[in-house]
Amino acid sequence: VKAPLTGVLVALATAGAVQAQDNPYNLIDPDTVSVGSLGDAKPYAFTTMTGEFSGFDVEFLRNVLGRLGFEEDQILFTGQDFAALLPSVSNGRFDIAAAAIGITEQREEVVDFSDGYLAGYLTVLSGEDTITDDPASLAGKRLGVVQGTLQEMYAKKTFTDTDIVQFPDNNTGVAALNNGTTDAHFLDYEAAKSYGERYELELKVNIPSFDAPAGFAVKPGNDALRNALNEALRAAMEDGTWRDLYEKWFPGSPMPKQYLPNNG
Ligand SMILES: NC(=O)CC[C@H](NC[C@@]1(O)OC[C@@H](O)[C@@H](O)[C@@H]1O)C(=O)O
Repeated sequence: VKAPLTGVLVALATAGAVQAQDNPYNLIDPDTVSVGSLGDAKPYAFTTMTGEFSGFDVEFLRNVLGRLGFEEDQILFTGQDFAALLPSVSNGRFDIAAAAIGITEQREEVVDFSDGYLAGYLTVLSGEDTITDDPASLAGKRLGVVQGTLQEMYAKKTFTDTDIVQFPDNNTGVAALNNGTTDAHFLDYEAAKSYGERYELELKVNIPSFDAPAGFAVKPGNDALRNALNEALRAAMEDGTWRDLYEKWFPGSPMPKQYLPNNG
């Protein structure tokens, strides 16, 4: 009687171990990494003419996940409005969210974050000469922000004499800027540069956001994935991959030292 029972127990235990082996990062689907991102935040995260996701954050995450053994065709990117990204990770719609998402204590109540991998500026973009590099020139103006972003929080706290207009994404915000519905749009520096070149708009005010570097968002408590991402992103910084991707996607921009080999 004893032998068969033991045999069954051993089989179950082994099966259990194999199961854990199959999905060491607690992914929704063991063979796929499901990533929430943005389609309109070029050059951080955007979709190309052929619908491919690309950009610094996208390629950096692909490199990091490659170091964990995932092939590119195992990584599935889906675009969502920025405000939906963290709730979607928290409720198990995505394994990861990656889109220049600044790490803040408030957001860490909803998701866990990897270590930071990008620190830069929040930028006011406008085509109006009455808006200058002095934030006071925004008084009485209509300033567009994307819902849920640090720009929204900063503007509401700081630009108190300004009409803050909320948009679901940058595309609708910049369209409103171009059709005169707003006077300026508040977004990330590199995206402002990209939209600025495309629509002849100027970067008026650059506000450092180094206290909220971008991180990869994962489901609260998924330490196996978070720790693996941290180890791999540190390796990508140490071997110069981060630096090469930064130079590819942000040519000419000042480079934060903390992400370079031997910290710069
Ligand atoms: N993709 C978006 O629209 C994100 C907007 C905004 N990004 C801020 C930020 O993470 O952008 C990348 C770096 O410049 C960070 O320092 C910065 O906090 C946010 O996290 O709210």
